Formats: sequence, C-alpha cells, structure tokens
Amino acid sequence: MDEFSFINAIKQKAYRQPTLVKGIGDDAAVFRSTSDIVTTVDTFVENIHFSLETMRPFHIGYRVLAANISDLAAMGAEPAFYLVSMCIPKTWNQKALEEIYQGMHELASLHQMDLIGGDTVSSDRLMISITAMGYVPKDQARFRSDAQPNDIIFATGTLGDSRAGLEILLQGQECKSQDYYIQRHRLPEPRVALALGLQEINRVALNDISDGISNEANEIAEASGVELFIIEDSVPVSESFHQFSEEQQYEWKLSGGEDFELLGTVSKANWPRVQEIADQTNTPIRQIGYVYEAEEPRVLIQTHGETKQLTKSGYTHLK
Ligand SMILES: Nc1ncnc2c1ncn2[C@@H]1O[C@H](COP(=O)(O)OP(=O)(O)O)[C@@H](O)[C@H]1O
Ligand SMILES: Cc1ncc(C[n+]2csc(CCOP(=O)(O)OP(=O)(O)O)c2C)c(N)n1
Ligand SMILES: [Mg+2]
Ligand SMILES: [Mg+2]
Ligand SMILES: [Mg+2]
Repeated sequence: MDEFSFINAIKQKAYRQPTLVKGIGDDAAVFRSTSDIVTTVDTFVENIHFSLETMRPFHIGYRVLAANISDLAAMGAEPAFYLVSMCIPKTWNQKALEEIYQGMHELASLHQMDLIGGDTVSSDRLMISITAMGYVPKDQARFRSDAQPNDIIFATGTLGDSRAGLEILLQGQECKSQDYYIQRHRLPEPRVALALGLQEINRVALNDISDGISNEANEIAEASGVELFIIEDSVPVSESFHQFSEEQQYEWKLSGGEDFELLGTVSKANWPRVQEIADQTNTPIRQIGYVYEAEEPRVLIQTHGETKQLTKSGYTHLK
C-alpha cells in the first residue's frame, strides 16, 4: 500500500454539500458559508478509545465520527464536513483501514456529511483524529454557559448502555439484551435531529455525554455559575439495566461515558415544547432535575431522599 493509492481508495466519489468549493485533492479544502461555523476535533488512540478485541474496524470508524458529530449536535449545529488524520502502524493492512473508512462513510451519509481532507502518516500505534465542521444559524450556537436558575435539566436516550456494552465485550460474560448493549457501544447515534429541532427554542444549554454526566453536569454548572440538582432515580436507563449490580448501575450511568447522548437545561416554560420536538424526532428524553442559583457552582444528586455532591468522576486523561 502506498499513501496515494490509499487516499484514492477512501475518497468520496461525489460530494453532497452544496457549499463545498474544493474537496480532497489540493493543498487544502474550501467551503463557503453565510452561517456561523462550528468546528471540533477529537483524537482516538488504539487501546485507549478502541480496541480490535471489542470492535471491527468498521465500528472504529463509525464511532470516531459519531463522537465528533455528537459534539456538533451539542453545539446545535448541522454536520457538514470532516477531515481525518491517520497515524498508521505497519501491522494494519489496507483492507482493515478501508473498513474503518466504510464505517465513517456509512454514518456520514446518514448526515449528508462530506469527507474533504485529512493526512496519512506512519506510526507505532493506530491513532485517528477527526476534525468536523457544521453550520448553525447566526448567534444560535448552544453553550454550556446558558443554564439559568429555575431551568429544568434533561437527558436524552438511556445512559450507561455504552459502558455496559464495553464490559460485556471485555468480560465475555453473557447477559440479558447483550446485543443491544454491544450495539450501543459500537454504533452510537448522536442526537442531531433533536439538536436541529431545538433551533426554534431561544435558549437551551447543551453538552454531549462523552465522559459521563458527573463530568458534563459539572461543566454546565461551572460554565453557567449555577447548581444542578439531579434526582438519581430519574436518570434514564434501559429496561434491562437493572440486571447489573447496584454499584455498576450507579457508576455506568453517571460516569460510564461514550453514550453520546445530550445533557441540557431549558426554561420550565419551554420544556413542554422541547418534549414535543423530542417526540417528533423520535428522541427519548427525560427531565432529571432542576437548576438553582448558587454561590459556588456544583452538582448535587439526590438518592432516596439523601443528597450528596456529585463530583467529576467520568473519564479523564492525564491522570
Ligand atoms: N490540546 C488542546 N489544545 C487546545 N485546545 C484544546 C486541547 N484539548 C482540548 N481543548 C479544548 O478544550 C475544550 C474541552 O475539550 P474536551 O474536554 O475534549 O471537549 P469534549 O469532551 O466536548 O470533546 C474544547 O474547547 C477543546 O477544543
Ligand atoms: C478499549 C477501550 N477502553 C476504554 C474505553 C472507555 N473510554 C475511552 S475514552 C472514554 C471517554 C471519552 O474520551 P475522551 O477522549 O475524553 O473524549 P472527549 O471528552 O474529548 O469527547 C472512555 C469512557 C473504551 N471505549 N475502549
Ligand atoms: Mg474532545
Ligand atoms: Mg463534547
Ligand atoms: Mg474527555
């Protein structure tokens, strides 16, 4: 395999975005815009973010793009473009690498996204870095700093599924609905439809759940200078989630991460409309608490009448 035949193999045959001026094949890509542009990058490293023990190359590609799309959704943006930087060890053959791109192409086509560039270098360990871009109407990006006292807190989907799927894959132990959990881990569905539906709401604070809500709720509390009060029993989990031990349930739903669901806050007045939009976009959504004024930003969690502080305990690097 040489670098150029590889790039040719993974290139899209046709582009979808009307705002694209130049895609793959020049020194850089060009697109134009009249909206605000949202851009994000995330890097994925073999055996930290993914492993061939638990995934096919297809899932790796699907999932790394999903993580980026999830960040775009959390900003309220419509996904448009992505660039992929690959650091490739000699042990990976062209077929496996093309399968990674098939995973990306599959999810990209669901969101009309175009692959418009990237970089390919050799390395000791597989690393994939994706830069994604999307559009949001002028001044309508969703910030973590937009939560206000008296808002309600909501979460989409069910939390902890991805972590349950990972554990099932790593332990090889049988359990109820195991294919469901494995699928939630391998093929996450970022909540783009809801995020776009919410564009009509004047103020929503949003954060996507990549590290676990114990982290993301604290990020909203800090950015907005408020207290988030979460009721543990309201945190949505899958029906068969109760088969796992109490400790696992608590840890996975609050700190499991990689669910790529959305955590947000919105005024009480707008909450019924948010639920309607969630319905129309087939997005499970649930209120999980309230926002209060705070001297010190913090997150509290109430479990059967007992309240304690929920500190950041999701996934963190460099520790
Ligand atoms: N090495 C870095 N250099 C510059 N900015 C960074 C770096 N790492 C993270 N950031 C920025 O810090 C913020 C938080 O990043 P991160 O926790 O990765 O967000 P997320 O969990 O949504 O992916 C983002 O604005 C991101 O762009
Ligand atoms: C093989 C393997 N081990 C562990 C995990 C769990 N894991 C890896 S990264 C991560 C958190 C999200 O990654 P990060 O780089 O922090 O993403 P960001 O916050 O930038 O979106 C989790 C829960 C995994 N998915 N796969
Ligand atoms: Mg990141
Ligand atoms: Mg994020
Ligand atoms: Mg992180």
